[in-house]
Amino acid sequence: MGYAQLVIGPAGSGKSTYCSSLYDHCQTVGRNIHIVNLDPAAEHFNYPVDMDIRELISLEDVMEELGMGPNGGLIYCMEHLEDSLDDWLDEQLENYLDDDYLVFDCPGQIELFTHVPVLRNFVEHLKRKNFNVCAVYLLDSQFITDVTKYISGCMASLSAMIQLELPHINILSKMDLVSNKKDVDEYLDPNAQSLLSQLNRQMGPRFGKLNKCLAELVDDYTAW
Ligand SMILES: Nc1nc2c(ncn2[C@@H]2O[C@H](COP(=O)(O)OP(=O)(O)OP(=O)(O)O)[C@@H](O)[C@H]2O)c(=O)[nH]1
Repeated sequence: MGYAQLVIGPAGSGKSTYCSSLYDHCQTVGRNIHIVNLDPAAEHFNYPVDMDIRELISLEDVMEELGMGPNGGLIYCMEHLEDSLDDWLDEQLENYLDDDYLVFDCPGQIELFTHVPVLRNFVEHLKRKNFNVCAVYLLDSQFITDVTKYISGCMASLSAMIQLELPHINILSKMDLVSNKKDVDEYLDPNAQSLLSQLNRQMGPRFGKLNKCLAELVDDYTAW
């Protein structure tokens, strides 16, 4: 059996930095991992790239040849990857041994892991190839010092978890930039009542019922 992490999260949340730090850490402790670039628009890497979607298709070529914009072009590239699972991906996977560990650095377009089925089908394919896959979801800690951003971050992460149906871990990135760690503390293990009163302070009374449902959902979900 092979092992894989799918590193996902919003644009700029720190996915590539996480992959690079994980690679350095594994080098230090003498473990071998292989990092795969799944972002057809990526340009620079701080880690050695073992497998690269840009060998299959690049966003630049799609935009130039098909006249597409960056977002439509990215979806096109990912759908092309989906169509190439049985040939391109399988060919690439043949280079790896049974107990190899692959880390997939994914693009940051949120729709890829919330409602477009591409990554889900990608994961299903890996599973059929006998890979044990988990999802690592990065969220910029700078965005959770406010209750509404926190709820929105949790909802996006929850949506990815439901879409991918994988063992799922949430990681708060860029903690070094949070000057007052206490601002984040209360969100690490929040309770519904406290979230609800913060939400109600910021929003009009007509959102009361919705706020209650969201606060209870996030209380149930949180595993930061
Ligand atoms: N201070 C600090 N900066 C970080 C950290 N992680 C990432 N960054 C910075 O945040 C920016 C975005 O990081 P990336 O790792 O490229 O984020 P990404 O999620 O891969 O970005 P996309 O692939 O464009 O979605 C870069 O300028 C990083 O140097 C962190 O832990 N601390």
